[in-house]
Amino acid sequence: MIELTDIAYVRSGAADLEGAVRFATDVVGLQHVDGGEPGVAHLRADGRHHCLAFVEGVSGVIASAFTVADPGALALAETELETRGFRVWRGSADDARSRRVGEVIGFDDPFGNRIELVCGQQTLASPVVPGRGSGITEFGHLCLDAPDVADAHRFWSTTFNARASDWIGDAACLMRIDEVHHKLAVFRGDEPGLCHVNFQVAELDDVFRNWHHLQERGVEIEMGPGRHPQSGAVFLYFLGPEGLTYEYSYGVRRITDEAAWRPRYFDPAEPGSIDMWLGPTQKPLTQPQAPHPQLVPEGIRP
Ligand SMILES: O=C/C=C/C(C(=O)O)=C(/O)C(=O)O
Ligand SMILES: [Fe+2]
Repeated sequence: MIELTDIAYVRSGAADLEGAVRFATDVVGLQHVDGGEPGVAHLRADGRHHCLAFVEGVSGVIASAFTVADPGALALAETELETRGFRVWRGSADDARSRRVGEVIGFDDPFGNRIELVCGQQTLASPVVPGRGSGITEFGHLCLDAPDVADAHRFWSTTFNARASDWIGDAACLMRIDEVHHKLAVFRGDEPGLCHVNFQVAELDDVFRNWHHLQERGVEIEMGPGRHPQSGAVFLYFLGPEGLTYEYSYGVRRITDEAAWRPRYFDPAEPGSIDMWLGPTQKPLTQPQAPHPQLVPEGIRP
C-alpha cells in the first residue's frame, strides 16, 4: 500500500500558453510564478511552488500528481507499482526541476490517466500574490474520469491509502487521503481525462463575487452556484481555455473522526443529489479535459 500525503499539481498542455496563463491569473486568481523555463508556466494557489503547470504544445492533461513522504517512500512506491505490473517512468533531474520536486515517477492508472508521484515538492516562503482577489486559499482537489467508478475505487483504495468518503451511485466516488472530505474524485466517463481542478476560497461571498466576475468576463459557467450534499461545499464550475474546467468551492467537510465515518450512497437520479439547490446543469461531470495525445494510454494494466 502506497501512502499518498497530498495532491501536488496538475500538468497540462497548452496550445496558447499566454492565453492559459492570462485566464489562470486574471480570471481564476492564481499567481504566475516565473520560473524562467521557456514554454512552461507555473501557477500558484498556496504554499506549494505551484499546483498547476502549463506546458506549451498540444492541449490536454499531461499528469495529475500526488506527494509521498520522502525519497524512501517514492522508491518503495516504484517497486510496489512494478510488482503490481505497472510500467513506471522515473523522471530525470530536469523533469524533477521543471516540477519543482525532489524526485518524480509516473505511470498510467488502469483507466489511462497519467499519474505522477513526487517527493520534496517545493514550498515557497513568500506570501501568495494572487492574480486577482478571488479569495483562493488552497488547491482543493482534482477529479479524474474512469469508465467504472467501483473499479477505480478498488484501484485507488488497494494500491493507495485513498478511502471512499461518499458515492454518487455508479457515477462518482469521492475519496480522501487526509481529513479533507475528498482530494481525489473519480467520475464515470468513457475515456480517461481530467474532470476539473478545484480551488477552495476563503468565504461564501467569494463564490458569489467570483460568479459575477466570471459572468461579466463572459466565462462559461458550467454549473452553480450550488451546494454539494456530499462535502457540503458551495461550488461554482466554469470552463477555462484548453478545455480545463475549474471549480471554486467553499466549506468542504473535514472528516475528523476517521473511525466513525461511513461513506454514503447518493442516488444520481435524485434531484439534488449533486446540487442541493437544484441547479440546472451537470456539464462538468460529462466533459473532461482529454489526455494529451502523446500520452494516450498504451494499455498498461496490472
Ligand atoms: O457531483 C458531486 C460532486 C461533489 C463534490 C463535493 O461534494 O464537493 C465535488 O467537489 C466534486 O467532486 O466536484
Ligand atoms: Fe469538485
